[in-house]
Amino acid sequence: MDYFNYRDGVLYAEDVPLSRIANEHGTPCYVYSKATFERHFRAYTEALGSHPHLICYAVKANSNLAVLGLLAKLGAGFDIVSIGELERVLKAGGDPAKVVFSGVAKQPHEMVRALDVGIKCFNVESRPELERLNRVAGEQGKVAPVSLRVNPDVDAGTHPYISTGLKDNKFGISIDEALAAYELAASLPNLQVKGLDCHIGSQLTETAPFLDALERLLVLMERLRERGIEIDHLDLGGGLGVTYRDEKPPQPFDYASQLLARLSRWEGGEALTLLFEPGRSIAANAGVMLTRVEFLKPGETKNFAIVDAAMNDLIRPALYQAWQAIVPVDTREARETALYDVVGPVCETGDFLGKERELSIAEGDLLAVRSAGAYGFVMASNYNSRPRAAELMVDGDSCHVVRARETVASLWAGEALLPEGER
Ligand SMILES: Cc1ncc(COP(=O)(O)O)c(C=O)c1O
Ligand SMILES: N[C@@H](CCCC[NH3+])C(=O)O
Repeated sequence: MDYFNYRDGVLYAEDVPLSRIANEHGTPCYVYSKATFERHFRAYTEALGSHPHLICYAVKANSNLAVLGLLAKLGAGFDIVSIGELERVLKAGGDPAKVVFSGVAKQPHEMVRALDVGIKCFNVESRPELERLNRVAGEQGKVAPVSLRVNPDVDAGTHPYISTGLKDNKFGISIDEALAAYELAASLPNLQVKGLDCHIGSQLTETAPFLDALERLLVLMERLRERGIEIDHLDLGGGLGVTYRDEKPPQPFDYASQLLARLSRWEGGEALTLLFEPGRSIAANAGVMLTRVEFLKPGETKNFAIVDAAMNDLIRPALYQAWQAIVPVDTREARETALYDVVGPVCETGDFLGKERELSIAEGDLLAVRSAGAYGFVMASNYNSRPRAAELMVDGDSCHVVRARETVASLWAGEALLPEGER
């Protein structure tokens, strides 16, 4: 459920018509709904109820400071994958003691900073990374809290580029080697084993793979127990899918109930703190991208709607053939209906936002690409020297610029011509 709805033929974000935002701030731009972020975050906390838990929002999905700030205020923790994300969380007022640090190659300087601010846990993804963290923590005179990210080899049934829990994927320590890796972690003087972590993929539309993974992790936890290695928290990662088109993913409530039911049958399960790292399920349907139709270009085999947003603004369709709804913002005037490929101005054949979409539009019309709050702006680039779009946050009947549109001049900040005579 989100707060983007039509009223009298015009699409609104909460109480603000999107046409007004486009007229005031230009296009392309990203528009987020504060109430939707809050609602999606609360769906997790309410689903877990009194079971000990921490929801660590996956910063990579949407790292806008305003988004992080509002989630921090709701008590969120954060899942980060770089020092850049850590600094954003701190800048937004996030609590470092609620931060978990994922990623396959954390650099020593990133470990130092994370130890310095006192994060909750490092999700370690390999044996060499354990050794590196032990060395860095020792040099800092600190003990690093660790979980091992275990790759349980379950098929999440998702797009191959966003599946992470199979043997073929680069992520995590294989479940067969996990026991030995935990023994290594427990033996290293500057590490303290805190948890067990897994993340099997993104945009999952069934609970079965999560439950399969849990089953395998529980077996591993039994083995660890036998060896005297106790786990304080179990981090099940993110991955819950959203509705882009007609998917019917489980809601956090269904997902959590099934996990809690299984855990209640496991000794100690009721006291085990659960961590989740949701990104997409909190952010995707809390945002849209607005774009204006530049030209309609009828062709012999295809009609093109050329819009002012491109693959550099929203790369998901080009990269994963992802389908996101594209809808007119103002439907009050009658238009002819036709099938269009909605494409951008970038010089690539793969520059499209949607293919074969039935749309009733004219030049100058405003379109909203829905479900764009996650992996939208964060994956934008300056390809073709295009400044990145503005980001706006609607809160009731007000709208705030939460990141200004880039200027052309800002694109060459940090670049230099070769000195005179060497050009
Ligand atoms: C380690 C980790 N945690 C959390 C997430 C967030 O996933 P999602 O946006 O699917 O919830 C990802 C991305 O897939 C990830 O790699
Ligand atoms: N960027 C991907 C999701 C990646 C998940 C991160 N591990 C998407 O847009 O669907």
